[in-house]
Amino acid sequence: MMDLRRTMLFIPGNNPGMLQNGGVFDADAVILDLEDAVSPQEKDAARLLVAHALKYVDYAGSERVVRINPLDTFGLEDIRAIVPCGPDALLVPKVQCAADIEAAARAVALAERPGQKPVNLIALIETPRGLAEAYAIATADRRVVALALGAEDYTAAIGAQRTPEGSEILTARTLLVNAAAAAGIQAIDTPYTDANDEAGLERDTAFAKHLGFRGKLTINPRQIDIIHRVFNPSAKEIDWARRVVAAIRQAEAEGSGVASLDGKMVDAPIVNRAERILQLARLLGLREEEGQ
Ligand SMILES: CC(C)(COP(=O)(O)OP(=O)(O)OC[C@H]1O[C@@H](n2cnc3c(N)ncnc32)[C@H](O)[C@@H]1OP(=O)(O)O)[C@@H](O)C(=O)NCCC(=O)NCCSC(=O)C[C@@](O)(CC(=O)O)C(=O)O
Ligand SMILES: [Mg+2]
Repeated sequence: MMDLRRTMLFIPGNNPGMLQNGGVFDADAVILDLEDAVSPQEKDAARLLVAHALKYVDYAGSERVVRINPLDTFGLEDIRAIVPCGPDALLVPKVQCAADIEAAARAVALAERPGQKPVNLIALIETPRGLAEAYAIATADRRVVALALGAEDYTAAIGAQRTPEGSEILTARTLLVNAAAAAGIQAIDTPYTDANDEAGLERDTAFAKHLGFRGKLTINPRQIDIIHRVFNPSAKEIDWARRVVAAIRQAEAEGSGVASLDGKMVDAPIVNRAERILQLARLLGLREEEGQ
């Protein structure tokens, strides 16, 4: 079963109003944030608010993720307080190497209550070393279900200028997608930080999908529909996928592993791509005529 993480909405952990309303936006995941959205003097209060939200707020089917602090600051305290409240996953920021994930996984195992659903980990790759070690991080523990890219911290660390078109993060994006794919887990793209630039968000998300990302970190509820629309298979994609599957079935019936569709070769990798599109469409309840 494919896990949907098209949108992962950051909600500042020190904002009771936003925490309370975070379930109404239909994000695939919410990320209750204890790290950069929260100043050091507010960390304790935010931890209590997030623990309370996990217990009492209905996030309406959104995966409930908590971004903890790095393990060398408040991260272990966060794990001890948050894990027993039953989040689905923790987003671990500034992960540098496999040992960081191993330490987080050990602390999570100690904090889980007996019988609790295992808490997954998502590694936020946002340092030069973290990017260099992305595959080792992705395979460090079975709890790791995705790698996410944090391009603001990353570009600051390498001394690059951020641009709307993102040429400065192309290498980081493709390395991260490759590491996640090699480990058989999802790649989630960096947030688009201008909440008012809808055209820019759409362009950036389409490019991320083109590169192989399965979803995007999200900072504002107004970004959700746009990102979903981009990641949802279009009617054209669903139609193409159906025709690919039909063509290969017919070829197989005739004893061949290769088919031709509109003059183009259809073989195993093309069929895999088509099957992924159809699986996603089924998961989203989309029929051909409904894809956008
Ligand atoms: C961006 C903005 C200020 C815009 O404000 P605006 O005022 O224009 O928002 P409006 O659209 O007008 O809000 C309309 C209504 O929606 C409510 N509402 C808004 N946002 C909501 C939300 N997120 N969750 C629930 N509710 C929300 C709002 O309360 C209002 O509700 P109401 O009053 O009832 O009508 C605001 O969205 C916001 O604070 N976002 C979260 C920012 C954040 O968490 N950043 C840290 C995480 S990223 C990060 O860390 C990445 C990285 O790791 C990457 C790297 O490293 O590269 C790093 O380090 O950078
Ligand atoms: Mg960051």
